Amino acid sequence: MTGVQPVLVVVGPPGAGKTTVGRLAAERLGVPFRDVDEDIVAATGKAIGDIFTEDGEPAFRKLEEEAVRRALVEHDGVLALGGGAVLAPGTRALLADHRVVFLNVGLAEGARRTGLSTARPLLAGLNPRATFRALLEARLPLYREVATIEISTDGIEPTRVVDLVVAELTGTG
Ligand SMILES: Nc1ncnc2c1ncn2[C@@H]1O[C@H](COP(=O)(O)OP(=O)(O)OP(=O)(O)O)[C@@H](O)[C@H]1O
Ligand SMILES: O=C(O)C1=C[C@@H](O)[C@@H](O)[C@H](O)C1
Ligand SMILES: [Mg+2]
Repeated sequence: MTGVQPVLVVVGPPGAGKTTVGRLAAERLGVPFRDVDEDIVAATGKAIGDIFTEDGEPAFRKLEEEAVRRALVEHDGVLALGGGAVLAPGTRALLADHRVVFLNVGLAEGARRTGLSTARPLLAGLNPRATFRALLEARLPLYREVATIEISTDGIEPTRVVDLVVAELTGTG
């Protein structure tokens, strides 16, 4: 592989805390933070919800795979992926040989954390809780397939989740 490598890649469902915990972990480790969702918005000039409605989810997943490919060779800090990035087999393959933390969250707390936000197109339907349940069930094996570390975040404050991440990284966990 050419280029640099992220110290850590963060995956997990919406509301798991990839952005919040990822940013804090980067600060703690003294490395930069990058979020692939933000890369996609910057590269396309479009909001993620608009890409879903105007171009469809398959087009978004292709853009996402390319954005992950690029970030993995450009970024040497903490890299947060989008919640559904693991759905694409190509994206999962890109994660082999990287240190990947899966931030897990259960249905009740995940639904509470994602709330009524309209920023998440896949949870914007009539029954976001049922959608969230189906999403967790379908994706759990995929997060586990790519992860080298799994941390359950239910009832754990973001700074404490960072403690657990750092302990795993430094082998003191
Ligand atoms: N461990 C935690 N405990 C309590 N609240 C949390 C925790 N982690 C994140 N949150 C809160 O949950 C919300 C979602 O967090 P965040 O945006 O970091 O999730 P995400 O995994 O990046 O989601 P997305 O896939 O939509 O980008 C935020 O309001 C954040 O403050
Ligand atoms: O869970 C998902 O499929 C998504 C999560 C977000 O991070 C964004 O990547 C987008 O809203 C899709
Ligand atoms: Mg996020």
